[in-house]
Formats: sequence, C-alpha cells, structure tokens
Amino acid sequence: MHIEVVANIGEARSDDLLHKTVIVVDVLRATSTIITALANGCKAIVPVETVMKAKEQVQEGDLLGGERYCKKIPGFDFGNSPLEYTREAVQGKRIILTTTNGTRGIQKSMKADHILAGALLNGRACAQAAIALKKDTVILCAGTQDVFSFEDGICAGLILEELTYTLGEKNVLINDFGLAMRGSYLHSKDRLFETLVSCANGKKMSRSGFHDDLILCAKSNIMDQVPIWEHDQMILLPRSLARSTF
Ligand SMILES: O=C(O)[C@H](CS(=O)(=O)O)OP(=O)(O)O
Ligand SMILES: [Mg+2]
Repeated sequence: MHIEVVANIGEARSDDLLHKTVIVVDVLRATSTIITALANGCKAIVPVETVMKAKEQVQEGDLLGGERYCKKIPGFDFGNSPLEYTREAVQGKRIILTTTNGTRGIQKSMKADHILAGALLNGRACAQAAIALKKDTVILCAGTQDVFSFEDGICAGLILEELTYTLGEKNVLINDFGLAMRGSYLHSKDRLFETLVSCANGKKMSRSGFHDDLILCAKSNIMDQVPIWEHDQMILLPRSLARSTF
C-alpha cells in the first residue's frame, strides 16, 4: 500500500486523491467531534464549509454545530467541542457541521473513492478500515488555515504505525513527510496529552477554556467507530466491513 501524508489542506491536490482512500485528520477538534457524535448515536453528520451553507442545508429535526474562532456560532445548537455531543443530545439526530478546518478538509477530498474521519481516538480502527477498503491511502492533516498543525501530524504517525504493524514493513511505501510524522509519534506516544498541550492549537484551546477537550482528544485508540462519507454525509462504517479482512 502507498501511503502519503499531506501536511495541510492547502497542499492537497484534488486530482491526486482520485482512486484513493483519504483519511481526514483534525484532532483539534473537528474529526474528534465527528467520531464522538456518531459513536454516541448521531444518525449522520453533514460537513459543510460555510455558515450560510449550514443554514441552507438544515431540515426539520436537524441540529446545527460548528465554530468560528473556536466559539459556537450564534444560533447553533453546538460548538465544536466533542464533549457537547453527548448521547442524550445527539441520538438519532442529523447534524449539519461547519468548522474552520476539518469540514473543509472533508469537502476538499470529494474526488477520493472513500473518505474517512480519523483522530487519535480511533487511529487503530481507521487504519484497519483503510486496509479493508484496499486502496492506496492519503492521510490529509487538516492543519489550521493551510498551515501544518502538529497534533494532526502525530495522529498521522499513529495511523501509519498501525498500518505498518498490520501490513508489515515491506508492504507499505510511505512518503518522506509521513516517515517524519511516524518518528514524531513514536517519540511522543507515551505523553500524548503533554504533546497536545504544548502545540499551538493546544495552547489556544487551553486559553479558550477547552482544557477538557484536550484530555479527551489526546486519548488514542479508545473508539473503534470510523466515520465514512456516503451519500453526502458522514455515517459510521459498518463494523463488519471494517473487520472483514481480518
Ligand atoms: O474549534 C476548533 O477546534 C478549530 C478552530 S481553529 O481553526 O483552530 O480556530 O476548528 P477545526 O476545524 O476543528 O480545526
Ligand atoms: Mg483543527
């Protein structure tokens, strides 16, 4: 399997994603939030790029989620904290979500054969799903406004490590940036929370009162749910499919 890690959305070229599986990673916080919401029984997440599109897409019974400048958008039901998306709040609901980076990363990946949402929370499950889908894989680090964000790179490293562990070293071909991220993950895997707190977005989250989000988003491999793009929304990949090659 060829695996390419792309450092931020601005560096992704849509045509290079053709026939690939793309794993969009936005640890802080969009993909952590999407995974948590779906794991808590949300029916589907519709990721859109703008607040206007979110308001246009909303139908009766839907909920609106998202942030601008890390804060909940006025009039929306949720911000972008995974902790808001509890079972009580989201069960059976469709949520229209717009965030600064993560939802844009998903929209940028539309030419791919498959789009998955990855974070530290489901890194191992994501790797297993990518293997089951049998395509070359791009790990698209969302970054922050087209600048690389370290927490996404660390997560890419985790997914690479899991892919390599399962497929075997000689069966994966990783680009140079991916090799660097794998090394960074191995260096910090026993102190992921401290690593998240020390990076720019982690500091911003702490300053903005989202310390508890960092505690959750730094946990690795605690969820086996994998969101996948289907019929214009993110839903959960059936676990039977994700496991089908193991
Ligand atoms: O709310 C977040 O976690 C960020 C906001 S910002 O871009 O870092 O200001 O959005 P996200 O799309 O989850 O990166
Ligand atoms: Mg982010």
